[in-house]
Amino acid sequence: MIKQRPISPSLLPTTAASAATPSNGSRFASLRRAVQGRPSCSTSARTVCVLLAALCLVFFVAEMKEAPRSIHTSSAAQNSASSEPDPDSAPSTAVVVVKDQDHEEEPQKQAEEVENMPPAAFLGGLRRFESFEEFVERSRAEDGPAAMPVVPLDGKHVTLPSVIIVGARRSGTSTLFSMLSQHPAVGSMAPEPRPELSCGFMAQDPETFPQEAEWPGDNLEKELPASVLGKLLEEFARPYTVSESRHEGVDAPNLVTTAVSPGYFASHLAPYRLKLAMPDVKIVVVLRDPTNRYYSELREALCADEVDWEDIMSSYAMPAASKDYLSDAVLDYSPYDKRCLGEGASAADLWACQKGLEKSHTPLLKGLYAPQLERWQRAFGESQVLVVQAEKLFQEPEKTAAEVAKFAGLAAEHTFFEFAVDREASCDPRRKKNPEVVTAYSKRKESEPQLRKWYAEHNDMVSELLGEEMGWNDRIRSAFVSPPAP
Ligand SMILES: Nc1ncnc2c1ncn2[C@@H]1O[C@H](COP(=O)(O)OS(=O)(=O)O)[C@@H](OP(=O)(O)O)[C@H]1O
Repeated sequence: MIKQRPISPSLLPTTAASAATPSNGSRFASLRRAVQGRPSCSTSARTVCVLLAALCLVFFVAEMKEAPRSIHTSSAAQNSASSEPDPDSAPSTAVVVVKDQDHEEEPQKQAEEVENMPPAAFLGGLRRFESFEEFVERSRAEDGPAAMPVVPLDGKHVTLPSVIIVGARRSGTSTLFSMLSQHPAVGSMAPEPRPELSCGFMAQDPETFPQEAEWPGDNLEKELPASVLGKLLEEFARPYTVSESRHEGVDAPNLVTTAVSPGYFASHLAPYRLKLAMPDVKIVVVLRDPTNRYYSELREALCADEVDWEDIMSSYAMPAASKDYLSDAVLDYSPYDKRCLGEGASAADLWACQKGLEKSHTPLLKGLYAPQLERWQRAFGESQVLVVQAEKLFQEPEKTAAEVAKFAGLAAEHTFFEFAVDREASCDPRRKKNPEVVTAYSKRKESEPQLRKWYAEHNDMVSELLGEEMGWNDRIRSAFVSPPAP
Protein backbone atom coordinates (compact mmCIF):
# COMPACT_ATOMS: atom_id res chain seq x y z
CA MET A 1 0.00 0.00 0.00
CA ILE A 2 1.22 3.51 -0.68
CA LYS A 3 1.43 5.60 2.41
CA GLN A 4 -0.32 8.93 2.03
CA ARG A 5 2.17 11.66 2.34
CA PRO A 6 2.12 15.37 1.75
CA ILE A 7 2.89 16.34 -1.79
CA SER A 8 6.53 17.21 -1.94
CA PRO A 9 7.51 20.38 -3.77
CA SER A 10 8.98 18.26 -6.54
CA LEU A 11 5.54 16.80 -7.18
CA LEU A 12 3.97 20.17 -7.56
CA PRO A 13 3.54 21.61 -10.99
CA THR A 14 6.07 24.04 -12.25
CA THR A 15 5.80 26.81 -14.72
CA ALA A 16 6.89 26.23 -18.25
CA ALA A 17 9.98 28.18 -17.51
CA SER A 18 11.05 26.15 -14.53
CA ALA A 19 10.12 22.93 -16.21
CA ALA A 20 12.60 23.88 -18.83
CA THR A 21 15.50 23.99 -16.45
CA PRO A 22 18.18 21.83 -17.98
CA SER A 23 19.15 18.74 -16.06
CA ASN A 24 22.18 16.57 -16.68
CA GLY A 25 21.80 13.66 -19.01
CA SER A 26 18.16 12.84 -18.31
CA ARG A 27 15.48 12.15 -20.87
CA PHE A 28 13.57 15.01 -19.30
CA ALA A 29 16.43 17.31 -19.89
CA SER A 30 16.14 16.78 -23.60
CA LEU A 31 12.38 17.18 -23.41
CA ARG A 32 12.78 20.37 -21.52
CA ARG A 33 15.41 21.61 -23.90
CA ALA A 34 13.06 20.80 -26.72
CA VAL A 35 10.30 22.80 -25.09
CA GLN A 36 12.57 25.67 -24.25
CA GLY A 37 14.71 25.87 -27.31
CA ARG A 38 12.11 25.63 -30.02
CA PRO A 39 12.79 28.26 -32.56
CA SER A 40 9.27 29.36 -33.32
CA CYS A 41 8.11 30.29 -29.84
CA SER A 42 8.12 34.06 -29.98
CA THR A 43 9.00 36.10 -26.92
CA SER A 44 5.48 37.40 -26.51
CA ALA A 45 4.02 33.94 -26.85
CA ARG A 46 6.46 32.73 -24.26
CA THR A 47 5.47 35.52 -21.90
CA VAL A 48 1.82 34.62 -22.28
CA CYS A 49 2.68 30.96 -21.73
CA VAL A 50 4.61 31.71 -18.58
CA LEU A 51 1.81 33.93 -17.26
CA LEU A 52 -0.75 31.28 -18.02
CA ALA A 53 1.34 28.64 -16.37
CA ALA A 54 1.84 30.84 -13.33
CA LEU A 55 -1.92 31.34 -13.11
CA CYS A 56 -2.41 27.59 -13.40
CA LEU A 57 0.07 27.12 -10.61
CA VAL A 58 -1.75 29.49 -8.28
CA PHE A 59 -5.12 27.85 -8.97
CA PHE A 60 -3.64 24.44 -8.74
CA VAL A 61 -1.95 24.97 -5.40
CA ALA A 62 -5.17 26.44 -4.00
CA GLU A 63 -7.11 23.46 -5.26
CA MET A 64 -4.65 20.87 -4.04
CA LYS A 65 -5.08 22.19 -0.52
CA GLU A 66 -8.74 21.21 -0.73
CA ALA A 67 -8.73 18.24 -3.00
CA PRO A 68 -8.39 14.62 -1.98
CA ARG A 69 -5.66 12.76 -3.87
CA SER A 70 -7.71 11.06 -6.45
CA ILE A 71 -7.41 10.41 -10.14
CA HIS A 72 -7.90 13.60 -12.01
CA THR A 73 -9.94 13.36 -15.17
CA SER A 74 -9.70 16.08 -17.71
CA SER A 75 -12.89 17.99 -18.32
CA ALA A 76 -11.76 18.46 -21.89
CA ALA A 77 -11.57 14.73 -22.38
CA GLN A 78 -13.80 13.28 -25.00
CA ASN A 79 -15.47 9.93 -24.93
CA SER A 80 -14.45 9.05 -28.40
CA ALA A 81 -10.76 9.59 -28.69
CA SER A 82 -10.13 7.97 -31.99
CA SER A 83 -8.43 10.70 -33.94
CA GLU A 84 -6.10 13.57 -33.25
CA PRO A 85 -6.05 16.91 -35.01
CA ASP A 86 -3.68 17.17 -37.93
CA PRO A 87 -0.36 17.76 -36.19
CA ASP A 88 0.61 20.11 -38.99
CA SER A 89 -2.32 22.42 -38.51
CA ALA A 90 -3.20 21.89 -34.87
CA PRO A 91 -3.05 24.99 -32.72
CA SER A 92 -0.54 25.02 -29.95
CA THR A 93 -1.62 23.27 -26.78
CA ALA A 94 -1.92 25.55 -23.80
CA VAL A 95 1.11 25.15 -21.67
CA VAL A 96 0.03 22.92 -18.86
CA VAL A 97 1.68 22.17 -15.58
CA VAL A 98 4.51 19.74 -15.68
CA LYS A 99 6.02 18.11 -12.68
CA ASP A 100 9.63 19.02 -12.38
CA GLN A 101 10.96 15.53 -12.82
CA ASP A 102 14.44 15.87 -11.56
CA HIS A 103 16.18 12.84 -10.24
CA GLU A 104 18.91 15.00 -8.93
CA GLU A 105 17.75 15.93 -5.51
CA GLU A 106 19.96 14.47 -2.86
CA PRO A 107 21.65 11.84 -5.01
CA GLN A 108 24.38 11.58 -2.44
CA LYS A 109 21.90 10.81 0.31
CA GLN A 110 20.31 8.11 -1.82
CA ALA A 111 23.62 6.52 -2.60
CA GLU A 112 24.47 6.47 1.10
CA GLU A 113 21.11 4.97 2.00
CA VAL A 114 21.58 2.18 -0.46
CA GLU A 115 25.18 1.71 0.56
CA ASN A 116 24.19 1.33 4.19
CA MET A 117 21.43 -1.14 3.52
CA PRO A 118 22.15 -4.58 4.80
CA PRO A 119 22.06 -7.12 1.95
CA ALA A 120 18.57 -8.32 1.15
CA ALA A 121 16.98 -5.43 3.04
CA PHE A 122 14.16 -3.43 1.52
CA LEU A 123 14.22 0.19 0.61
CA GLY A 124 10.96 1.27 -0.92
CA GLY A 125 10.54 -1.99 -2.77
CA LEU A 126 14.13 -2.27 -3.84
CA ARG A 127 16.12 -5.08 -2.38
CA ARG A 128 19.84 -5.03 -2.31
CA PHE A 129 21.83 -7.90 -3.76
CA GLU A 130 25.53 -8.21 -4.13
CA SER A 131 25.16 -9.25 -7.75
CA PHE A 132 22.50 -9.95 -10.35
CA GLU A 133 23.46 -13.59 -10.21
CA GLU A 134 22.48 -13.62 -6.56
CA PHE A 135 19.21 -11.90 -7.50
CA VAL A 136 18.48 -14.55 -10.15
CA GLU A 137 19.23 -17.40 -7.74
CA ARG A 138 17.03 -15.91 -5.03
CA SER A 139 14.20 -15.26 -7.49
CA ARG A 140 14.32 -18.84 -8.67
CA ALA A 141 14.42 -20.19 -5.14
CA GLU A 142 11.50 -17.99 -4.14
CA ASP A 143 9.63 -18.78 -7.35
CA GLY A 144 9.12 -15.20 -8.46
CA PRO A 145 11.06 -11.98 -8.72
CA ALA A 146 12.67 -11.33 -5.35
CA ALA A 147 11.55 -7.66 -5.31
CA MET A 148 13.33 -5.24 -7.58
CA PRO A 149 17.04 -5.67 -7.21
CA VAL A 150 19.44 -2.92 -6.44
CA VAL A 151 22.98 -3.96 -7.14
CA PRO A 152 26.27 -2.12 -6.66
CA LEU A 153 28.04 -1.62 -9.98
CA ASP A 154 31.10 0.47 -10.74
CA GLY A 155 30.59 2.78 -7.79
CA LYS A 156 26.86 3.31 -8.51
CA HIS A 157 23.74 1.35 -7.72
CA VAL A 158 21.66 0.04 -10.55
CA THR A 159 18.32 -1.68 -10.86
CA LEU A 160 16.00 -3.19 -13.48
CA PRO A 161 12.79 -1.76 -14.88
CA SER A 162 9.62 -3.63 -13.96
CA VAL A 163 7.59 -1.85 -16.66
CA ILE A 164 8.97 -0.94 -20.07
CA ILE A 165 7.29 1.37 -22.57
CA VAL A 166 8.59 -0.20 -25.76
CA GLY A 167 7.22 2.20 -28.39
CA ALA A 168 6.08 2.73 -31.03
CA ARG A 169 8.44 5.58 -31.76
CA ARG A 170 6.89 9.06 -32.06
CA SER A 171 3.67 7.95 -30.42
CA GLY A 172 3.76 9.90 -27.17
CA THR A 173 5.95 7.47 -25.24
CA SER A 174 7.88 10.30 -23.54
CA THR A 175 4.65 11.91 -22.38
CA LEU A 176 3.42 8.66 -20.86
CA PHE A 177 6.78 7.99 -19.26
CA SER A 178 6.95 11.42 -17.69
CA MET A 179 3.38 11.16 -16.42
CA LEU A 180 3.98 7.77 -14.81
CA SER A 181 7.13 9.13 -13.25
CA GLN A 182 4.97 11.52 -11.23
CA HIS A 183 3.63 8.64 -9.17
CA PRO A 184 5.35 8.54 -5.80
CA ALA A 185 5.74 4.78 -6.03
CA VAL A 186 7.46 4.93 -9.38
CA GLY A 187 11.19 5.08 -9.61
CA SER A 188 11.48 5.98 -13.25
CA MET A 189 14.71 5.57 -14.97
CA ALA A 190 15.86 7.45 -17.94
CA PRO A 191 18.68 5.30 -19.17
CA GLU A 192 21.84 7.10 -20.04
CA PRO A 193 22.18 7.01 -23.79
CA ARG A 194 24.59 4.46 -25.17
CA PRO A 195 25.49 5.73 -28.60
CA GLU A 196 27.14 2.44 -29.46
CA LEU A 197 23.73 0.74 -29.08
CA SER A 198 21.57 3.05 -31.11
CA CYS A 199 18.72 0.56 -31.36
CA GLY A 200 18.85 -0.39 -27.68
CA PHE A 201 20.53 -3.13 -25.70
CA MET A 202 17.98 -5.86 -26.37
CA ALA A 203 17.68 -4.98 -30.06
CA GLN A 204 21.36 -5.00 -30.91
CA ASP A 205 23.17 -7.04 -33.53
CA PRO A 206 23.69 -10.70 -32.52
CA GLU A 207 27.37 -10.09 -33.30
CA THR A 208 27.66 -7.88 -30.26
CA PHE A 209 24.96 -9.40 -28.05
CA PRO A 210 26.35 -11.89 -25.47
CA GLN A 211 26.25 -15.21 -27.33
CA GLU A 212 25.52 -17.43 -24.37
CA ALA A 213 22.44 -15.35 -23.48
CA GLU A 214 21.08 -15.19 -27.03
CA TRP A 215 17.54 -16.19 -27.96
CA PRO A 216 17.79 -19.89 -28.82
CA GLY A 217 15.04 -19.71 -31.43
CA ASP A 218 12.83 -22.38 -29.99
CA ASN A 219 11.94 -22.35 -26.34
CA LEU A 220 10.35 -19.36 -24.68
CA GLU A 221 10.41 -21.12 -21.33
CA LYS A 222 14.12 -21.78 -21.47
CA GLU A 223 16.08 -20.81 -18.36
CA LEU A 224 19.53 -19.40 -18.80
CA PRO A 225 22.11 -20.48 -16.21
CA ALA A 226 22.07 -18.03 -13.28
CA SER A 227 25.64 -16.92 -13.96
CA VAL A 228 24.86 -16.15 -17.64
CA LEU A 229 21.60 -14.37 -16.88
CA GLY A 230 23.26 -12.48 -14.02
CA LYS A 231 25.93 -11.17 -16.38
CA LEU A 232 23.36 -10.21 -19.00
CA LEU A 233 21.19 -8.36 -16.48
CA GLU A 234 24.25 -6.54 -15.23
CA GLU A 235 24.97 -5.26 -18.73
CA PHE A 236 21.33 -4.40 -19.34
CA ALA A 237 20.98 -2.61 -15.99
CA ARG A 238 24.21 -0.65 -16.33
CA PRO A 239 22.53 2.65 -17.34
CA TYR A 240 19.62 2.29 -14.90
CA THR A 241 21.02 4.10 -11.91
CA VAL A 242 18.82 4.05 -8.85
CA SER A 243 17.19 7.42 -8.41
CA GLU A 244 17.36 9.47 -5.28
CA SER A 245 15.47 9.10 -2.06
CA ARG A 246 12.05 9.61 -3.60
CA HIS A 247 11.30 6.00 -2.69
CA GLU A 248 11.19 6.93 0.95
CA GLY A 249 7.84 6.29 2.58
CA VAL A 250 6.67 3.84 -0.05
CA ASP A 251 5.83 0.37 1.13
CA ALA A 252 8.06 -2.26 -0.33
CA PRO A 253 5.87 -4.22 -2.72
CA ASN A 254 4.50 -1.16 -4.41
CA LEU A 255 7.58 0.28 -5.94
CA VAL A 256 7.53 0.17 -9.68
CA THR A 257 10.41 1.07 -11.90
CA THR A 258 9.64 2.17 -15.41
CA ALA A 259 11.77 2.70 -18.45
CA VAL A 260 11.14 3.82 -21.97
CA SER A 261 12.84 2.34 -25.03
CA PRO A 262 10.66 3.31 -27.97
CA GLY A 263 12.97 1.61 -30.46
CA TYR A 264 12.15 -1.84 -29.10
CA PHE A 265 8.67 -2.19 -30.53
CA ALA A 266 9.85 -2.60 -34.13
CA SER A 267 12.71 -4.88 -33.19
CA HIS A 268 12.35 -8.54 -34.06
CA LEU A 269 14.75 -9.68 -31.39
CA ALA A 270 13.94 -7.45 -28.42
CA PRO A 271 10.71 -9.23 -27.37
CA TYR A 272 12.33 -12.65 -27.23
CA ARG A 273 15.55 -11.56 -25.60
CA LEU A 274 13.63 -9.56 -23.01
CA LYS A 275 11.34 -12.47 -22.27
CA LEU A 276 14.32 -14.71 -21.71
CA ALA A 277 16.02 -12.18 -19.46
CA MET A 278 13.06 -10.70 -17.57
CA PRO A 279 10.06 -12.99 -17.94
CA ASP A 280 7.89 -10.96 -15.54
CA VAL A 281 8.50 -7.48 -16.91
CA LYS A 282 5.34 -5.63 -17.99
CA ILE A 283 5.22 -4.25 -21.50
CA VAL A 284 3.41 -1.08 -22.55
CA VAL A 285 2.89 -0.33 -26.25
CA VAL A 286 1.60 3.03 -27.43
CA LEU A 287 0.10 3.02 -30.92
CA ARG A 288 -0.61 6.17 -32.90
CA ASP A 289 -2.30 6.66 -36.24
CA PRO A 290 0.54 5.38 -38.45
CA THR A 291 0.24 8.27 -40.91
CA ASN A 292 0.69 10.83 -38.13
CA ARG A 293 3.47 8.70 -36.68
CA TYR A 294 5.21 8.69 -40.07
CA TYR A 295 5.09 12.46 -40.41
CA SER A 296 6.26 12.92 -36.85
CA GLU A 297 9.31 10.79 -37.54
CA LEU A 298 9.93 12.61 -40.80
CA ARG A 299 9.71 15.98 -39.07
CA GLU A 300 12.15 14.78 -36.46
CA ALA A 301 14.58 13.59 -39.13
CA LEU A 302 14.34 16.81 -41.12
CA CYS A 303 14.77 18.97 -38.05
CA ALA A 304 18.00 17.25 -37.07
CA ASP A 305 21.06 19.47 -37.11
CA GLU A 306 22.71 17.36 -39.73
CA VAL A 307 20.41 16.04 -42.39
CA ASP A 308 21.61 13.11 -44.47
CA TRP A 309 19.62 13.71 -47.64
CA GLU A 310 20.28 10.44 -49.35
CA ASP A 311 19.31 8.51 -46.30
CA ILE A 312 16.14 10.51 -45.66
CA MET A 313 14.99 10.38 -49.26
CA SER A 314 15.32 6.62 -49.45
CA SER A 315 14.04 5.84 -45.95
CA TYR A 316 11.05 8.09 -46.33
CA ALA A 317 10.16 7.00 -49.83
CA MET A 318 6.44 6.90 -50.37
CA PRO A 319 4.54 3.78 -51.29
CA ALA A 320 3.73 3.40 -54.95
CA ALA A 321 0.11 3.97 -55.76
CA SER A 322 -0.46 0.37 -56.76
CA LYS A 323 -1.59 -2.02 -54.09
CA ASP A 324 1.04 -4.51 -55.22
CA TYR A 325 3.55 -2.41 -53.48
CA LEU A 326 2.15 -3.54 -50.17
CA SER A 327 2.60 -7.18 -51.12
CA ASP A 328 6.16 -6.45 -52.17
CA ALA A 329 6.84 -4.75 -48.91
CA VAL A 330 5.28 -7.62 -47.05
CA LEU A 331 7.31 -10.22 -48.88
CA ASP A 332 10.57 -8.35 -49.00
CA TYR A 333 10.68 -6.84 -45.58
CA SER A 334 8.36 -9.42 -44.19
CA PRO A 335 7.02 -8.09 -40.97
CA TYR A 336 4.29 -10.63 -41.77
CA ASP A 337 6.56 -13.50 -42.69
CA LYS A 338 5.95 -16.35 -40.23
CA ARG A 339 9.66 -16.69 -39.66
CA CYS A 340 9.77 -13.06 -38.70
CA LEU A 341 7.12 -13.57 -36.06
CA GLY A 342 9.58 -15.76 -34.24
CA GLU A 343 8.18 -19.24 -34.72
CA GLY A 344 11.21 -21.47 -34.89
CA ALA A 345 13.30 -18.52 -35.97
CA SER A 346 16.86 -18.29 -34.78
CA ALA A 347 18.42 -15.04 -33.65
CA ALA A 348 20.15 -14.84 -37.04
CA ASP A 349 16.79 -15.20 -38.86
CA LEU A 350 15.24 -12.51 -36.74
CA TRP A 351 18.20 -10.24 -37.23
CA ALA A 352 17.83 -10.69 -40.98
CA CYS A 353 14.18 -9.65 -40.66
CA GLN A 354 15.14 -6.66 -38.54
CA LYS A 355 17.85 -5.61 -40.96
CA GLY A 356 15.42 -5.97 -43.85
CA LEU A 357 13.07 -3.63 -42.05
CA GLU A 358 15.84 -1.20 -41.28
CA LYS A 359 17.12 -1.06 -44.83
CA SER A 360 14.18 0.16 -46.75
CA HIS A 361 11.04 2.15 -46.16
CA THR A 362 11.57 1.71 -42.44
CA PRO A 363 9.40 4.55 -41.18
CA LEU A 364 6.60 3.41 -43.44
CA LEU A 365 6.78 -0.23 -42.38
CA LYS A 366 7.02 0.67 -38.72
CA GLY A 367 3.39 1.75 -39.03
CA LEU A 368 2.31 -1.82 -39.83
CA TYR A 369 1.62 -2.58 -36.22
CA ALA A 370 -0.08 -5.97 -36.32
CA PRO A 371 2.94 -8.25 -36.79
CA GLN A 372 5.02 -6.18 -34.40
CA LEU A 373 2.36 -6.42 -31.73
CA GLU A 374 1.92 -10.10 -32.39
CA ARG A 375 5.58 -10.72 -31.64
CA TRP A 376 5.28 -9.01 -28.24
CA GLN A 377 2.07 -10.82 -27.41
CA ARG A 378 3.55 -14.10 -28.51
CA ALA A 379 6.63 -13.58 -26.33
CA PHE A 380 4.89 -12.29 -23.21
CA GLY A 381 1.27 -13.36 -23.49
CA GLU A 382 -1.55 -10.89 -23.96
CA SER A 383 -2.04 -10.17 -20.27
CA GLN A 384 1.51 -8.89 -19.90
CA VAL A 385 1.24 -6.46 -22.81
CA LEU A 386 -0.86 -3.32 -22.48
CA VAL A 387 -1.76 -1.44 -25.65
CA VAL A 388 -2.44 2.26 -25.25
CA GLN A 389 -3.94 4.26 -28.07
CA ALA A 390 -1.93 7.45 -28.50
CA GLU A 391 -4.96 9.52 -29.47
CA LYS A 392 -6.60 8.60 -26.15
CA LEU A 393 -3.42 9.45 -24.32
CA PHE A 394 -3.37 12.86 -26.04
CA GLN A 395 -7.03 13.56 -25.36
CA GLU A 396 -7.39 12.04 -21.91
CA PRO A 397 -3.87 12.02 -20.54
CA GLU A 398 -4.68 11.76 -16.85
CA LYS A 399 -7.21 8.98 -17.34
CA THR A 400 -4.91 7.06 -19.64
CA ALA A 401 -1.94 7.39 -17.30
CA ALA A 402 -4.13 6.09 -14.48
CA GLU A 403 -5.02 3.02 -16.55
CA VAL A 404 -1.38 2.34 -17.25
CA ALA A 405 -0.56 2.84 -13.57
CA LYS A 406 -3.17 0.25 -12.68
CA PHE A 407 -1.66 -2.19 -15.16
CA ALA A 408 1.74 -1.54 -13.60
CA GLY A 409 0.32 -2.54 -10.23
CA LEU A 410 0.21 0.95 -8.77
CA ALA A 411 -2.47 2.29 -6.49
CA ALA A 412 -4.85 4.56 -8.37
CA GLU A 413 -5.18 7.17 -5.66
CA HIS A 414 -2.85 9.57 -7.31
CA THR A 415 -3.17 12.71 -9.35
CA PHE A 416 -1.34 12.82 -12.64
CA PHE A 417 -0.51 16.08 -14.30
CA GLU A 418 -0.48 16.22 -18.00
CA PHE A 419 2.82 16.68 -19.66
CA ALA A 420 1.72 18.95 -22.42
CA VAL A 421 3.48 19.43 -25.66
CA ASP A 422 3.62 22.93 -26.98
CA ARG A 423 2.84 22.15 -30.58
CA GLU A 424 3.62 25.58 -31.87
CA ALA A 425 7.05 25.24 -30.45
CA SER A 426 7.45 21.68 -31.73
CA CYS A 427 9.67 21.36 -34.75
CA ASP A 428 8.09 22.12 -38.08
CA PRO A 429 10.49 21.68 -40.97
CA ARG A 430 8.51 24.21 -43.01
CA ARG A 431 9.75 26.90 -40.68
CA LYS A 432 13.32 25.97 -41.42
CA LYS A 433 15.32 28.35 -43.52
CA ASN A 434 16.69 25.60 -45.74
CA PRO A 435 14.47 25.50 -48.86
CA GLU A 436 15.46 21.88 -49.54
CA VAL A 437 13.99 20.84 -46.22
CA VAL A 438 10.83 22.83 -46.84
CA THR A 439 10.36 21.30 -50.28
CA ALA A 440 11.08 17.76 -49.12
CA TYR A 441 8.56 18.00 -46.32
CA SER A 442 5.88 19.68 -48.40
CA LYS A 443 6.26 17.05 -51.13
CA ARG A 444 5.83 14.24 -48.63
CA LYS A 445 2.82 16.02 -47.14
CA GLU A 446 1.17 16.18 -50.56
CA SER A 447 1.08 12.38 -50.55
CA GLU A 448 -0.77 12.18 -47.26
CA PRO A 449 -4.08 10.94 -48.74
CA GLN A 450 -2.19 8.24 -50.61
CA LEU A 451 -0.42 7.21 -47.44
CA ARG A 452 -3.67 7.07 -45.50
CA LYS A 453 -5.12 4.76 -48.12
CA TRP A 454 -2.00 2.62 -48.03
CA TYR A 455 -2.40 2.06 -44.30
CA ALA A 456 -6.17 1.66 -44.34
CA GLU A 457 -6.40 -2.10 -44.77
CA HIS A 458 -3.76 -2.72 -42.20
CA ASN A 459 -5.38 -0.31 -39.76
CA ASP A 460 -8.56 -2.35 -39.96
CA MET A 461 -6.49 -5.40 -39.16
CA VAL A 462 -5.09 -3.72 -36.05
CA SER A 463 -8.58 -2.69 -34.91
CA GLU A 464 -9.67 -6.29 -35.35
CA LEU A 465 -6.67 -7.63 -33.48
CA LEU A 466 -7.36 -5.32 -30.55
CA GLY A 467 -11.12 -5.75 -30.68
CA GLU A 468 -11.50 -1.98 -30.75
CA GLU A 469 -12.04 0.50 -33.55
CA MET A 470 -8.94 2.70 -33.61
CA GLY A 471 -10.55 5.32 -35.85
CA TRP A 472 -7.39 5.83 -37.88
CA ASN A 473 -9.30 5.51 -41.15
CA ASP A 474 -11.93 8.07 -40.23
CA ARG A 475 -10.36 10.78 -42.35
CA ILE A 476 -10.38 8.76 -45.53
CA ARG A 477 -13.82 7.37 -44.78
CA SER A 478 -15.26 10.82 -44.29
CA ALA A 479 -13.72 11.83 -47.63
CA PHE A 480 -16.05 9.32 -49.30
CA VAL A 481 -19.20 10.51 -47.58
CA SER A 482 -21.10 12.68 -50.03
CA PRO A 483 -21.88 16.11 -48.71
CA PRO A 484 -25.50 16.75 -47.78
CA ALA A 485 -27.64 18.16 -50.57
CA PRO A 486 -27.83 21.95 -50.42
N1 LIG B 1 -0.16 15.45 -25.03
C1 LIG B 1 0.15 15.35 -26.32
N2 LIG B 1 -0.71 15.79 -27.26
C2 LIG B 1 -0.40 15.69 -28.58
N3 LIG B 1 0.75 15.14 -29.05
C3 LIG B 1 1.63 14.70 -28.15
C4 LIG B 1 1.38 14.77 -26.75
N4 LIG B 1 2.45 14.22 -26.14
C5 LIG B 1 3.32 13.83 -27.10
N5 LIG B 1 2.82 14.11 -28.29
C6 LIG B 1 3.46 13.85 -29.59
O1 LIG B 1 4.14 12.58 -29.60
C7 LIG B 1 5.27 12.68 -30.46
C8 LIG B 1 6.52 12.28 -29.72
O2 LIG B 1 6.41 10.92 -29.40
P1 LIG B 1 7.51 10.15 -28.54
O3 LIG B 1 7.67 10.83 -27.23
O4 LIG B 1 7.09 8.72 -28.49
O5 LIG B 1 8.82 10.34 -29.39
S1 LIG B 1 10.17 9.48 -29.25
O6 LIG B 1 9.98 8.20 -29.96
O7 LIG B 1 10.47 9.30 -27.84
O8 LIG B 1 11.17 10.33 -29.95
C9 LIG B 1 5.31 14.10 -30.95
O9 LIG B 1 4.56 14.13 -32.14
P2 LIG B 1 4.66 15.26 -33.27
O10 LIG B 1 4.48 16.59 -32.61
O11 LIG B 1 3.56 14.94 -34.25
O12 LIG B 1 6.03 15.13 -33.88
C10 LIG B 1 4.60 14.83 -29.84
O13 LIG B 1 4.08 16.09 -30.21
